[in-house]
Amino acid sequence: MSYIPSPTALVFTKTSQPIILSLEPDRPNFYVHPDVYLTTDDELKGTGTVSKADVQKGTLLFIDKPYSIIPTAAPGSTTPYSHPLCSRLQCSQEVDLSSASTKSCHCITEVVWCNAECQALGKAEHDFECSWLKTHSKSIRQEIIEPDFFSLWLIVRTLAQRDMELSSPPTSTTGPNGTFPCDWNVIRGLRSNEDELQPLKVQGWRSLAERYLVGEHSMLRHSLNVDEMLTLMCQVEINHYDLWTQLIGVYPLPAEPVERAESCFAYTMYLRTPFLNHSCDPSLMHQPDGNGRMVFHATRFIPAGEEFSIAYFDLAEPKYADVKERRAYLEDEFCFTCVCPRCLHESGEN
Ligand SMILES: C[S@@+](CC[C@H](N)C(=O)[O-])C[C@H]1O[C@@H](n2cnc3c(N)ncnc32)[C@H](O)[C@@H]1O
Repeated sequence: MSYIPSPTALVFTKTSQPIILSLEPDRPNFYVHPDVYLTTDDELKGTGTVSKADVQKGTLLFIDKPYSIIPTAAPGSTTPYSHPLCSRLQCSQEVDLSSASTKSCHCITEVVWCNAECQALGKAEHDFECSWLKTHSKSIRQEIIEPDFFSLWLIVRTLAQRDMELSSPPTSTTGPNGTFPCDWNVIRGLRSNEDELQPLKVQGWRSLAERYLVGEHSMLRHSLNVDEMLTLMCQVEINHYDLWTQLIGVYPLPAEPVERAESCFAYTMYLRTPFLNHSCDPSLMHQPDGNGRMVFHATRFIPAGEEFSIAYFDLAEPKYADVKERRAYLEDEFCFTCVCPRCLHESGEN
């Protein structure tokens, strides 16, 4: 069945109200605009996405459902999306912890479901991780900082999907316009930037992989050895998305400052949108919906042949007006030197 996107009103509001992300049960899990294709033409940036035809401002280009997602919101905080997300991947909506229908598991407090139906439907996914969480989460959380625990848990949930895929292989691994594969092999083919990562960081990850992710004591069902696990850890580090409630990628920035969330509420791996490269003058803006799907629209007119690009971080922070700050951030967090047209222009390199 083909999906015809309805015209979307794009609103840039300054609001002091919490942003409630829209729940859209009828929205498809994957959508790629028919004019989008993958290209490997750029030597520095690798694979990217380009349009065959002119794209008007506001056009819906991609919708991507998470392959894996974990909630990262601090329990008890009062910001929007401060409750955990439903542990059934297909649902992934914020769970109202005060509701009588909420279900939880004893492994860790973040594992909850909206109701008994979601718990039953998400059982196989959770069974993969439950013993791991019960056995290791406490010691991991004592040993390393919280964001690193969430990164490890995202890897475990990614392996859970791989495990489900192996036991029941998908009938088709290509997407709506044939060019976007959508299975575990996509993750294996992602860039890991292993050579660019700080050696100390990689050494620390190797030790975590040995102690918590590989071997029988890890309690995880998979066939990866330590080197393969380390590569996966780098791939997840480089390619995962932090989910924020706000729209990311609006540029030029609106004159009025826009309310920003203080922290992200989930870490996610997608299968198609990791192929969107970064630009500090992005052509797309993105925002998750209330079920964890990431939705991308054209932020301006995009002529045929131009690469689609997104902002990997929130350009609205004033310090990122400075090209040195932006490049330093991308080098630290994503291990690459930005060669987008704006950085090349502002650093006098073109
Ligand atoms: C999320 S991946 C994007 C897909 C990637 N091009 C690939 O072939 O797998 C991010 C990686 O793409 C490259 N990249 C993306 N945007 C870039 C940019 N503006 N400048 C230089 N490299 C970029 C970097 O290697 C970065 O680590």
